[in-house]
Amino acid sequence: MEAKLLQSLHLTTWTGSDSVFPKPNNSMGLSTRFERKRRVNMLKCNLVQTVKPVTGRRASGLKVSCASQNSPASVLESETFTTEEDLVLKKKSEEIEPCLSGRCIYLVGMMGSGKTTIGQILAEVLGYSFFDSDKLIELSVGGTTVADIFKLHGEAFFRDNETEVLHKLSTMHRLVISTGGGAVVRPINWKYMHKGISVFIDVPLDALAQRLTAVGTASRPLLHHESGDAYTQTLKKLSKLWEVRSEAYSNAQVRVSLERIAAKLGHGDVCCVNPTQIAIEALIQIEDYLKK
Ligand SMILES: Nc1ncnc2c1ncn2[C@@H]1O[C@H](COP(=O)(O)OP(=O)(O)O)[C@@H](O)[C@H]1O
Ligand SMILES: O=C(O)C1=C[C@@H](OP(=O)(O)O)[C@@H](O)[C@H](O)C1
Repeated sequence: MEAKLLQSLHLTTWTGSDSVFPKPNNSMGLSTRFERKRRVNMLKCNLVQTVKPVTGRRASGLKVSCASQNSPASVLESETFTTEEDLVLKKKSEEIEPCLSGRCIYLVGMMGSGKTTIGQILAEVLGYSFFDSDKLIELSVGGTTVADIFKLHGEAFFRDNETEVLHKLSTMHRLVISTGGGAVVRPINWKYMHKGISVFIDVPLDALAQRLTAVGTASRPLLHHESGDAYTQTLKKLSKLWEVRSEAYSNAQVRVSLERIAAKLGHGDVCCVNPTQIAIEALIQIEDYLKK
């Protein structure tokens, strides 16, 4: 399926996701399943010409500790994981997967909201393939980075390619797609995304600014700033984008609010909510939507 998509995008590069799901050391069932999927991905990988992975994301455990405002987003690189949460996630995904009938899941949300991080986890547990639309755009423009596409060709050119990628993806099944933060602004993109289930990851702007300041904004041209305090500048730019886009995000069929998850879990701060917890909430909300 991936090969077909890449061919249709005139790409020969494998872009399947690296596994990011924690490997529980006390659960043979999970390890076996993920190991099998990893092997299948490697097999597929041999069917197309491998150039590079879609992201540099690691394959081992994900856990966010209750980080202070200034902790870098790299706290995600911790080796620990919560087996109980992994099992809840697995159970939920097994319940929901048949109800999806192969429909794709489109993750939408502001830059840094965790679409890629959560998307990889959801793809892994659902047995779906993961695609990052930005990576597909980069590949379709000969491997040029998003930042360079903006610089060399301008935003309109990037958006045209984004629409084309979403169009192609809309003909596929069993994919989790991390869309770019601005994909929601073009109504035509919704026509494509509504072929599947769209999920808005709603993260407060100050938490986003915190994360994006920690990882740097070089790869996100719309957040580029020459001078001033990085956090303040990033928050300012995010706020401007939010003013224009907030309404468009509400087109998503499902909303996953980090504030709501934090409240449910009794955390005072959304920074305490880890990607597994967000993935579980996404599945719960998708289930509710499917019941309607
Ligand atoms: N729940 C979370 N808590 C803290 N940091 C996170 C969380 N989810 C993602 N991140 C971090 O935020 C940054 C942006 O995440 P990413 O998944 O790339 O977002 P997007 O794809 O929406 O732009 C990354 O550095 C990632 O590690
Ligand atoms: O919000 C936006 O307009 C953009 C978000 C980026 O994707 P992420 O949301 O994955 O950072 C990328 O598509 C591009 O830099 C533009």
